[in-house]
Amino acid sequence: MKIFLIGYMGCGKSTKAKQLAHRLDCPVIDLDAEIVNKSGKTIAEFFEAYGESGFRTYESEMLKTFDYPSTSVVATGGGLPCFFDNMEWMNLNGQTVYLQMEPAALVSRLHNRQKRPLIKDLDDEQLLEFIKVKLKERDPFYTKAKLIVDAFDLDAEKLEEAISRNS
Ligand SMILES: Nc1ncnc2c1ncn2[C@@H]1O[C@H](COP(=O)(O)OP(=O)(O)O)[C@@H](O)[C@H]1O
Ligand SMILES: O=C(O)C1=C[C@@H](OP(=O)(O)O)[C@@H](O)[C@H](O)C1
Ligand SMILES: [Mg+2]
Repeated sequence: MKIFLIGYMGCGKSTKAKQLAHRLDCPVIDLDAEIVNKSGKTIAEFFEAYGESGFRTYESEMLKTFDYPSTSVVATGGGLPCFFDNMEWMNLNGQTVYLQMEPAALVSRLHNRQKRPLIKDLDDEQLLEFIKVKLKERDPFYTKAKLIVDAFDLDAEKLEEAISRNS
């Protein structure tokens, strides 16, 4: 089974994917890291060179063409479910889990913004407003996930239990 972790920047997809894969003794794939590997550019450099629309095209292709091991945990980028038919594709091809978190909690997680081009120039107050607006747009996509978990204070053991109850 492939487990796709989705949710807003800072909710802990990359961190939790590693911990969950460790618990399940299976490989972890972070699609942002795969984009960096394949393109030879950081996410910030990719946005700079090709813009957000170039990134979204590349990201969707990476999602759909990656040669996933039969059991794996996949960390997606925060925007991935909200473009093309990516959300439907993940629902057809695996278990989707939305790591849900309030905007204020997300701000407190997003200290290092330079790696995240969409928010790199925002201070805390601007970031809170930006996240509130963006989450409204993105929530209709995220909530198509088969499983929604509260990501605040979530440990990998609780996440594993929630997924096994839901599978
Ligand atoms: N359970 C947690 N408690 C506190 N901070 C966390 C937790 N999980 C992740 N973080 C921190 O929050 C930030 C964002 O985590 P990350 O896994 O990169 O999120 P995402 O991939 O969803 O953007 C990182 O600095 C990470 O160290
Ligand atoms: O939310 C987004 O649009 C993005 C989230 C990032 O991934 P994380 O959610 O892992 O930070 C990364 O894919 C890119 O900076 C765009
Ligand atoms: Mg990540």
